[in-house]
Amino acid sequence: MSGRTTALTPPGDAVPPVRHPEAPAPGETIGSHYEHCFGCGGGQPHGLHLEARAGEGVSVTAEFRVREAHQGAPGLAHGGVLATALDETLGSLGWLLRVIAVTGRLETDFVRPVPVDTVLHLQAEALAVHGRKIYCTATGRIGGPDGPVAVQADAVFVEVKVDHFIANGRKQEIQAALADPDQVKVARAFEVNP
Ligand SMILES: CCCCCCCCCCCCCCCC(=O)SCCNC(=O)CCNC(=O)[C@H](O)C(C)(C)COP(=O)(O)OP(=O)(O)OC[C@H]1O[C@@H](n2cnc3c(N)ncnc32)[C@H](O)[C@@H]1OP(=O)(O)O
Repeated sequence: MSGRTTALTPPGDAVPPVRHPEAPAPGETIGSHYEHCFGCGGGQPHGLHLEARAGEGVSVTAEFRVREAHQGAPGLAHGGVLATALDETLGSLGWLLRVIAVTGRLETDFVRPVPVDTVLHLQAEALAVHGRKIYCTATGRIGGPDGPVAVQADAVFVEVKVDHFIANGRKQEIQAALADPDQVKVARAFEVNP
């Protein structure tokens, strides 16, 4: 046993999340963090191509249309793909907090099946921060932004520095990312702008 706490409930001394003063304004689109990201990158033909928008406070919204390439059972979205959509939407919250954070724990409830061609209306919100941990929650609704919940997730994201990716990513992609001034500028700005 490591002694590490992986509970999804924030500890008593957690603090409310604070929207960064330079966060995108409510309604503004949050760009992709990486061209080849399966969740948000434009360079992945079968990716989800999520385009998140900043909401009020520390929240985001996004839409995802389920494609044939996303099936698990005939005509239905694969659960892992739906979890990815929630994960990606939750990951966008880092842009409002202006931190780079990765998923530590993601607990997903699959409430309703989601047919191919359905638009999943996603909403994510940061609830609390404790040290490097960000406690957050997300829903995916069908039939409209106020429609019934089809999937729901609670998560803990953990703040990391750019070095997390440099130390762990495959060399060829890291080198390409480091050679892209826009990619480096965005990532480093998050580090020096607490
Ligand atoms: C050049 C490149 C440019 C890059 C440009 C930027 C790219 C911007 C990318 C954004 C991407 C988003 C995309 C979507 C979201 C993903 O899909 S992210 C990918 C999936 N996630 C991962 O790969 C994470 C893998 N896990 C890890 O690397 C490590 O376990 C972690 C999560 C970083 C934690 O390790 P660590 O840094 O050693 O932290 P550690 O000291 O163990 O724990 C710190 C705290 O977090 C808590 N914690 C740790 N793990 C967990 C857990 N699983 N559950 C709950 N709490 C936990 C600990 O209990 C501890 O709490 P306290 O003791 O402080 O109270």
